[in-house]
Amino acid sequence: MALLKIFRLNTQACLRDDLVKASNHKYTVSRSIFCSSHESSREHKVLHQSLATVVNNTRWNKLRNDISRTHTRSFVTSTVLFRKKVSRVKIPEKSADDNLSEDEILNDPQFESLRNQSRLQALATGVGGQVGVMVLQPWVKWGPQKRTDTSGQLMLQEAVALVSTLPLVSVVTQEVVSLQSLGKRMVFGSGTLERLVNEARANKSISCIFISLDIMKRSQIEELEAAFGMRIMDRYSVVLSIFHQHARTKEARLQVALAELPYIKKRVTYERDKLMVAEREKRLKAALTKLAGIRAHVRANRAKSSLPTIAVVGYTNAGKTSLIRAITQDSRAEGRNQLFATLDVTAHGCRLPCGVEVAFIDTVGFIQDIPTDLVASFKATLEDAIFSDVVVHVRDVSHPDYELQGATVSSTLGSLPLPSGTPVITAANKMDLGITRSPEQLADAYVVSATREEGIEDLLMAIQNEVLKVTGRKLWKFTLSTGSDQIQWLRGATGLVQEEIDEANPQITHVVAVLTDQELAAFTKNFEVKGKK
Ligand SMILES: Nc1nc2c(ncn2[C@@H]2O[C@H](COP(=O)(O)OP(=O)(O)OP(=O)(O)O)[C@@H](O)[C@H]2O)c(=O)[nH]1
Ligand SMILES: [Mg+2]
Repeated sequence: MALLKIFRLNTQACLRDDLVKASNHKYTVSRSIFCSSHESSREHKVLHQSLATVVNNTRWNKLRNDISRTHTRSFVTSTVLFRKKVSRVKIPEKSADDNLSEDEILNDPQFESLRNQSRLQALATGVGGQVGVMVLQPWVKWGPQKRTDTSGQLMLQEAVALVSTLPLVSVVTQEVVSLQSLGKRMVFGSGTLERLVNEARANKSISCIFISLDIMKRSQIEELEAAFGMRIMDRYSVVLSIFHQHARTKEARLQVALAELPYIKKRVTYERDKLMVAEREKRLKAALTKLAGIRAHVRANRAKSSLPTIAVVGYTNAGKTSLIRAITQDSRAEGRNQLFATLDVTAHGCRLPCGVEVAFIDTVGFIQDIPTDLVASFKATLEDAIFSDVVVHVRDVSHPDYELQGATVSSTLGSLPLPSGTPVITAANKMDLGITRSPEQLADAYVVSATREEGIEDLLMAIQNEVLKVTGRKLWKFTLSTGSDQIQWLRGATGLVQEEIDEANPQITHVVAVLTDQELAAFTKNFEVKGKK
């Protein structure tokens, strides 16, 4: 006769059912335990059903020790032990909730509790009122892990700017903390940690510690939270909180929801929670694919209407949105002194000096030291944006980290399937704040100020040249009869760059037109006129 131990994870009633089932099958139940109570869901039910199973006696002894501690602990242990025994939990392939709307997926109340456990939302929404933060920038002083491309102070400044972007967050203290190496269990050496803990605890305004490392292990966070007695955040969680705050469109919200999953995944231990995360990932990806389908359609239409597009990319806060505003005068493009102010890809139309209509595409900014998972969730829209005729890379020329920021953007762009041969024009922005680079270093860049609208004309001419080149258009000069059909036709085709009635002979007009080879062929065939390039 097999001995049966039953563990129940949802309700006492279910445990009772298990006992009845076991006795029907003539099992001797040596122990039954009700571990924790949870809302039932489809995944939960499947998992819970599978968890009532047989465990041999040696395991049971070990398990009993663990169970005598806390419920949570016993739950984790039992899940681990059971995993080998339980046949793989299968979630039914199809169910009614596969037809959930995007809003229903986003506002899944069951997932909300997992997010709350990871406490991602709290900083974004300022739950609990004002949050005073101690910002710590770990910095390896020497050895192979020492970074030579930036300085501890600059990294600290960025970390402060990052966390200050969140509403209701104020930076109380900030410090570059020297380390001997990265990868320590508690990040800092014991003496340093003790000093920091004392400082944080002594200051009543501090309620959160932001350690500016890309992503920390769950165990590190737990131990540090225990040491400080306060909440610990890493760069991933801060950036995610900002994303939450700034996501406006459904697509951006879905992407942010996807971006938080790797983070939550690292922080859950229960099998059923992991399943919930996997299920959500599937749903979000499906919803995004559906939207991507719509976007592909829009992109195809854009291509058909032959509206040239210019993607504006760059490090966060470099001035992408401000530059688009300066060029297009579109008041919808409003720069803000916040990191990741723009999360949605938006298009802003304008006419180039030659009269050709184009769309400038604003994009999400890049930043160093965040896990690729975060950027990856935005790849779909970024890919769409950079599938453009020309890319303008906006860089902050007043920033001491000009090189590093540029390299971060280039490497992220490198990981995207930028069609080969797409021209990239560099706009070195914020020149009014002072130029940190030598003229040689800026030889290939157009130095501008978006807010003062300086240098914009030269940049625009460069953009125009590339747009004309890429789209196979050329400027043509014609001398035509004033008010003639030819002029009408040219106006209708792509727009005339210039129309000048001859001063000596008002019967004739000198025009400059932008034409593709096909348009030129059609024009010359219709009207038998010859133009000059
Ligand atoms: N002094 C000065 N400030 C600028 C210039 N261009 C932009 N800024 C400021 O820089 C900040 C960021 O500008 P945005 O245009 O929002 O930058 P962005 O690159 O779109 O930023 P994200 O969307 O957050 O990635 C704003 O406060 C702008 O006013 C400039 O040429 N000179
Ligand atoms: Mg922007």
